[in-house]
This record gives sequence, structure tokens and C-alpha cells, in this order.
Amino acid sequence: MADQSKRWILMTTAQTPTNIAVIKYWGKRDESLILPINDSISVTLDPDHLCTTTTVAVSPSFDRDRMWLNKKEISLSSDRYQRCLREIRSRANEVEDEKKGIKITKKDWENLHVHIDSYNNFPTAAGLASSAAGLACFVFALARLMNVKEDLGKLSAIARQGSGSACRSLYGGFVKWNMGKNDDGSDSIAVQLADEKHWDDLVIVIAVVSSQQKETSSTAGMRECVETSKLIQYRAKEVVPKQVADMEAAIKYHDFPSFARLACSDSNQFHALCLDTSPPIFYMNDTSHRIIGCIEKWNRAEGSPQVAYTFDAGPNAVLIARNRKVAALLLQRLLFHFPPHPDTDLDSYVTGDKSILQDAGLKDITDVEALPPPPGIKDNIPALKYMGDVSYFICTRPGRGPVILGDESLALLSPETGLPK
Ligand SMILES: Nc1ncnc2c1ncn2[C@@H]1O[C@H](COP(=O)(O)OP(=O)(O)OP(=O)(O)O)[C@@H](O)[C@H]1O
Ligand SMILES: C[C@@](O)(CCOP(=O)(O)OP(=O)(O)O)CC(=O)O
Repeated sequence: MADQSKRWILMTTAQTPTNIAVIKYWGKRDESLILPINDSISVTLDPDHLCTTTTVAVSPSFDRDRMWLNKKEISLSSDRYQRCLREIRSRANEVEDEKKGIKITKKDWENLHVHIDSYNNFPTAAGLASSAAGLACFVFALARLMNVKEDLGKLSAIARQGSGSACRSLYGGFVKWNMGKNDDGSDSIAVQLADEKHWDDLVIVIAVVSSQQKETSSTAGMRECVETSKLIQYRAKEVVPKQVADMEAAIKYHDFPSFARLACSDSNQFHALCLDTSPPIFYMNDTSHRIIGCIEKWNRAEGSPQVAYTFDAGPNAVLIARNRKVAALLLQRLLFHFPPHPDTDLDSYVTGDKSILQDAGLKDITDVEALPPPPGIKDNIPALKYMGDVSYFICTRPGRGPVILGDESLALLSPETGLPK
């Protein structure tokens, strides 16, 4: 039995990546267990550039479960958090820390409370899958703290109950979420198709068009879509199974043209379903459409796709370049069409992996101003420049799965008080 009189605190800190779907999950067959109507496939993004960090702590001195997100206290009362907490707690095992003189038995976990502090290093609820990284980190960190022995597949099924796309953030690289058939969701789990090293030529550039909270959440959007769209069941049953098989093959054989065609058409089809919803949902905006136009034109001119685009439930573009050389050309094109406001520092306009900027020969804003029009655009037509329409860019790549951060100085909670630092 843990000694309740002592004011000890035990903590674990985890870091979990976000992921971008290249075959989208859209629509549930069970709202509370979060069971999807189709399989989906994603690429995990490098946590060095986009990730959630979560510290979880347990102490006999905590009188209730509490959570902070991006430095503000939030309620843990939603069904989703409660379900994940319950699932993890019910699998908790004995934990012993001899150095600190702490022993927690399996039974103790029923009465002990946790503090959870989480931070996203990218915009929350803006179509960059914060719920995916966030809920995956929530489950992964709690599972480690409570010495849960389940494998990543089982943990993915728990994370799924926090947010569907979260199940895919339990792995690095290329990940498939099998929709499963069972009513209890036990076979609706994520599996890794290939790790991040399998196809490390790929470079990902995210154009953050808006970091505002969107009007219609993914959860509400897909519910309304299932209720009102006549196309959604056709997509789930007739289109996605083949797209998923083809995408798996494209990833396996590093077949970029197929990868790009499938990713672009799947993204467009998902947004077509949003339009087919009543009332229609518009996640993309004019800037998103301009970016699609620019990539489509370029891909057509090259005769074979160089860049894939995909958009989640928001206007931000996720662009996947076939290699670094193409990524440098992509950045030049993007910065030509979407330059920052004059006083912007290039360092804050292009974030993440800065080496792509160097490859593109761009050191500062004057280099951006001097960019010639991309091939195919005869003159420097002012109407093709949309200054300020993109907030900033993030350069990244396929990345690794969740990790535990052993360095206690990285914890978000104070080891003395168990409260945010
Ligand atoms: N780090 C986190 N820890 C726990 N929960 C989080 C975290 N980050 C986000 N969330 C939860 O996810 C919600 C945002 O999910 P939502 O699906 O609306 O946006 P998104 O995931 O950023 O975008 P999308 O899934 O459409 O790409 C937040 O309101 C919060 O409840
Ligand atoms: C467009 C998407 O990003 C939708 C993600 O939806 P969420 O996983 O955020 O929805 P809930 O399961 O209701 O939490 C596509 C995808 O990630 O596959």
C-alpha cells in the first residue's frame, strides 16, 4: 500500500508526434467508441517540429484529477478523457521506485489522482491534428506512469477512444488504422506499415494559412456528414478499400507518382464530402485553393507529380515533396506567390527544418523579394502574389513515434508541487 502520509510525487514525461492522413478517416459507425467507417493511412510528422509534450504525475497529496493544456487549466470531465483515463487505470500495475521509497500497488491506483500538463508546439484545434498528438500523448504517458503492459496496438485502441486520428500517432513513419469489424472496437487499431527511415527522401512543407480555431470541429463535421451526405457511404465502401490497398503499395515501393495522385485525390474527395454535407462545410479557403492550383499546374508541367498536397479539416496545406531538391523548388515557388509582409523576419516565416531554406538559396527576406517568377509564369504579374495570405511555413519530414523524456528538467510539472512550472 502506498504511504498516503508522505508527500511524494512520481512523474513521467512523454513526447508524441502528430500525423497527417493521406487516406482520410471521415465518418464513424460508433460515436462513443469512435469506430470509423473506413480504414485510413497517415504519415507521422517529425516531433522535432510538431509535437505534444505531456507530463503526468501521481501523488497521494492530489485530491482530484486535474489537467492543464497550453498553460491553462481545462476540464477533464469530457467522456473522451474519462474513457481513456478509465481504460488506462483499469490496466495499471504495481510501480516501485526504490530511490524515492515509493511503492504503488495495483489496487492503490483506484484511489490515487493524477495531474496532467500538456503543451502543443503548434496551433491547437486548427486542422493540424492537435487532438491526434494530444490524445496519443495523454494515453502513452499515463500508460508508462501506471506501468501498463499492453503493446502499442492495444494503446492505440485506447487513444482512438480519445480522438480517432490519435490511434495513428502511436507509431512513427507510415501508419494504417484498420477500421475493424468488432462491435466492441477491439480490432479497430493502428499498425505501422513502415518506419520513418523507410522513405526518408520525403520532405513535408506545411503552409499555415490560419491558426484560428475552426468553426466546425472534425467531430461535428463528420457526424453531420454521415447524417446528411449521400456520397459518404459510397466513398467508404466502394472507393477507400482500393485507395488504401494502392496507397500501401505506393508506400512499400516508394512509388511517388502513385502516392501523390492518391493523396491529392483522397484529400479532394474528403472536401467534396464536406460540400455534400447539409449545411455544407467549407474547411478550405481561397488560399488553400490557390495552393492546389499552383501544385496541380507544376505537376502537370513536369509530366509526373513532384509534390502531393493534402488538407485536413482546416485551410492549412500539407505539401509532400518527393525529395529535398523538389522541396527547395517548392519553397521558392511558395515564397514567390505567398511572400510575408515586408518587416517579417524570414526565420519566423519559415520554421522547422531550416536547411531547406539554405538549399533554396534563401538567406533573408531580400532573397525572397528577388525570387524570379517560377517557370511557366512569363512576367512578374502582381496579381499572382498574395502577400500575407500564409501566416508561416513549417518544414518537416516523416518522423518517429512516441518517446519518454527521461530528463526530469523537461517535465512540465514541478517535482515539488505537482503543479505547472
Ligand atoms: N495536448 C493535448 N492534450 C490533450 N488534449 C488535446 C491536446 N491538444 C488538443 N487536445 C484536444 O483536442 C481538441 C482539438 O481537436 P480538433 O479535432 O478540434 O482540432 P485538431 O485536432 O487540431 O484538428 P484536426 O483533427 O481537424 O486536424 C482540443 O480542444 C482538446 O480538447
Ligand atoms: C480530417 C481528419 O483529420 C479527421 C480527424 O478527425 P479527428 O480524429 O479529430 O476526429 P474525432 O475522432 O472525432 O476526434 C482526417 C484524418 O486525420 O484521418
